[in-house]
Amino acid sequence: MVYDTEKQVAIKAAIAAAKLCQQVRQQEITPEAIQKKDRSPVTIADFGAQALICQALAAAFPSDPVVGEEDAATLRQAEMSDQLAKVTQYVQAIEPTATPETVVDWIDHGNGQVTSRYWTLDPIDGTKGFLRGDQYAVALALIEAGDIKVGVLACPALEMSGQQGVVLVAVRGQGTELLTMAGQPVKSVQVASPEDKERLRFVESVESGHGDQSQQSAVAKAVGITADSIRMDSQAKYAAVAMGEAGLYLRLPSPKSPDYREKIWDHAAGVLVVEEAGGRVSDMNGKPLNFAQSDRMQDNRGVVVSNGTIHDTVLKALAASP
Ligand SMILES: Nc1ncnc2c1ncn2[C@@H]1O[C@H](COP(=O)(O)OS(=O)(=O)O)[C@@H](OP(=O)(O)O)[C@H]1O
Ligand SMILES: [Mg+2]
Ligand SMILES: [Mg+2]
Ligand SMILES: [Mg+2]
Repeated sequence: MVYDTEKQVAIKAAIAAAKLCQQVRQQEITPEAIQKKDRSPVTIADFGAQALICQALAAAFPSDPVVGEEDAATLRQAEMSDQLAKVTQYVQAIEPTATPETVVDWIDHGNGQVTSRYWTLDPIDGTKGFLRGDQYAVALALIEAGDIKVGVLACPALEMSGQQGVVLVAVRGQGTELLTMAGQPVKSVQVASPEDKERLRFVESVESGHGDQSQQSAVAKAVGITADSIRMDSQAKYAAVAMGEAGLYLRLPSPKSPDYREKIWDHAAGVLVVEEAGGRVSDMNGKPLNFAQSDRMQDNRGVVVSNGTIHDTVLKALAASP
């Protein structure tokens, strides 16, 4: 099958990173939140997960750039040596060759640029959820000529379809598969059908500043979804739509940050996993999300993720909403 090597390497790396995250959550009483320049949090688990995945990608596909969320500039500072030692210790438990020097170099392998073929990585999507003890995801995708070809979404804290921890894998044209946290295939997954009224619920962010919750609930009502939203951190929301547990995920521009542009690593893996499960993803104007340009989706506004059948109705309701 095409992209089989990429798929296998991506699954193995994402699962290793997800295990590291679980170990940090078990062993640290409260994982320390380090503040980034934009005042958002990052933890030793984000750094460790990015190190492991970048190391695996660099070994298997040395000429592929990786566009990752994190970089090691802060960790390289002398006053961060305790944190770097901790990151190294967690990485070593999975990759015994790790040293503080290789760990920062592996993390910075994720400083690549968007080009004709690249990987994009969110080592922990939903860091706030991770810190709160809620949902988070490890998200990895391969993009060629702007088209997502492989996507892996590991959600260690998600309980769905009888699974404790959900790993979804999609290859363009080959469907979406559910795996256990040990990497064992369980079944292929599909979005909810329009008759399945009970599952046509909608999901949105926990953080109110990441969307427009009043417009989101108005649009959901306008398309006949009467139940309250399910609020969930991270791309676990894409997993809920792909597995048919929700019919709609709305992420409309927040009035608090109207100039915010969505980042490619917050969406790439989730988009393919939903599309290959039969769903649809676009921005709020119906435009496809642009993964060909840069790490920010400059020309897209908002994100609409659905089971497909309700997509046009949602876009119409959005166009009509003030
Ligand atoms: N203003 C604004 N608007 C939209 N999105 C933003 C904004 N600020 C941050 N972010 C990104 O949100 C990512 C977290 O995703 P979610 O919103 O789905 O989860 S959460 O409920 O807020 O935790 C989060 O990803 P991580 O940093 O990987 O956690 C950010 O990239
Ligand atoms: Mg993210
Ligand atoms: Mg992140
Ligand atoms: Mg972040």
